[in-house]
Amino acid sequence: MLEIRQLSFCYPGQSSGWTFGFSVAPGECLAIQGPSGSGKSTLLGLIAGFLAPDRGEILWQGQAIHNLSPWQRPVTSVFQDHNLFEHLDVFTNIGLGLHPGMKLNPEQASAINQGLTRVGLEGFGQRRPGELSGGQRQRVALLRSILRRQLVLLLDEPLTGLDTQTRSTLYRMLTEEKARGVALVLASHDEEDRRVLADRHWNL
Ligand SMILES: Nc1ncnc2c1ncn2[C@@H]1O[C@H](COP(=O)(O)OP(=O)(O)OP(=O)(O)O)[C@@H](O)[C@H]1O
Repeated sequence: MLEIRQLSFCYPGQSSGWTFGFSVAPGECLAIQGPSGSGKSTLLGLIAGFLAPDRGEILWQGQAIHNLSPWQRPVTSVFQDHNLFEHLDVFTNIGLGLHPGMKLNPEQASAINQGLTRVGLEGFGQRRPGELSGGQRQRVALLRSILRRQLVLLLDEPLTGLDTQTRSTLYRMLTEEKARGVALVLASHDEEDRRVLADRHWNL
């Protein structure tokens, strides 16, 4: 269970902030709802560890994780900027998510190639992110997060702008992650994303 307990945060210099509190079970998808600017990305940044809370706790299976570095948390995320290394090719961008020294075993290498095929990017492994469209970059970032096989997956507007067929494939892949016991936290303005993926909603 992912538990967010009385988690408070205020950006430096701002007069007001947020206090968040909810839980997400393994295999469940919680959709975070709220208008633009209400703090959805901020909340995901706190869970990922890119922002430090002023107070409160984040627990996974009863263990506090809010004091851990982002890479020590059982969490992976897809943010709107996709966060790809521009100087590295697609295969390496994904591979580094699986092993920081790119020491991939044959199963991992073949999972990357099969994943690329599945999301419609067969043959794109040697391309750099700068040679991809926005939707292709998005698919690389999503695939990297899915293949990391973490226990908590944070998704910030993950499928915005993708075509219907690609969205269906990614809905299937994300549903498989839920079946594997991954806890998903989804911030999306897209009603279809929430209808297909979310089990519960939490309003900001
Ligand atoms: N680094 C920052 N410093 C100060 N204020 C910030 C910073 N980043 C975001 N904010 C402010 O915090 C508020 C919440 O932003 P956030 O990006 O979390 O909202 P959101 O709900 O994800 O919005 P959207 O749906 O448009 O993506 C906004 O008012 C934003 O201007």
